[in-house]
Amino acid sequence: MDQLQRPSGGLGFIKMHGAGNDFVVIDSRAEPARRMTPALARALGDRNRGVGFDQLAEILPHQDADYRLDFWNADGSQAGACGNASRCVADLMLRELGRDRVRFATGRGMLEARHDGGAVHVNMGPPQLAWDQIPLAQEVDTDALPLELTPAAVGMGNPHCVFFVDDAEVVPLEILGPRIENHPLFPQRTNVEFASLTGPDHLRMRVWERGAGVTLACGSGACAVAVAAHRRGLTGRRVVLDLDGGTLTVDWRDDGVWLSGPVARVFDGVLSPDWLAAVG
Ligand SMILES: N[C@H](CCC[C@H](N)C(=O)O)C(=O)O
Repeated sequence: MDQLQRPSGGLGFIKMHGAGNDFVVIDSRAEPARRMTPALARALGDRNRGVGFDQLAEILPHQDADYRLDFWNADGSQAGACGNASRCVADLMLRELGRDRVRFATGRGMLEARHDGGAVHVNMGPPQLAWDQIPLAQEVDTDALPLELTPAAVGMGNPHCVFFVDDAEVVPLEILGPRIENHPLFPQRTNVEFASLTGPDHLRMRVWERGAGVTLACGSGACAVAVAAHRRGLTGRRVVLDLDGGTLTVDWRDDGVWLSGPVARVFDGVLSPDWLAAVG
């Protein structure tokens, strides 16, 4: 039975999901010197060779916050924000610290998360609505981009391009997603959302994520859709969004855009030393 025991010297991780947006969480607080690399993120993100994820979230120590979070896409690129992974890690940390509020540092600055009942709420900060903050390649009206179907651009610490359509269900995401993601208007590429109004303050949305492709949900994307919908006068400031993997709620308040929804801890695992050595 020896060979079925846990290998020592491996790398522990936690697999989680938030509304179907799936993550590998690695806790590097005790070993900040051993940092994630693009090659390791790509290998881990490969659903055949590694574990598979939409994003990897690495927890690191931080002087002025409870922790710091870095986000990696499955293609090995880094993301400045990830709403659902922020909610998942906040759930772990709120439990570990026995608190009802945590502050954490991300690429876009300091964020805050809270618990209540089953849901985890994260304040994703104020939206970026200026063209050069998102960023776009040229000065244009961010609420009406010069592209077919006149989408809106919203930054949530990462870029989003939001299309409002009659029926998000029938949009060929796999074809349109990569075209928009790599359009020259977005110098850092973009996440792409298609949304339709299904009731008062209720939206259906589907997502193509930069660096990850079609995903079942995207928290920052839900925030971007809610902000764009309110700017267009389609909804109020608090909306419910149905995504492929679950339902998220977004509330655009004075202190920032609050994202709420379910989180799930799926399993804890250990990457074997042999696998780690093989992927370099
Ligand atoms: N799933 C994430 C967003 C990942 C964004 C990433 N694909 C990027 O490159 O910006 C979320 O819940 O906000």
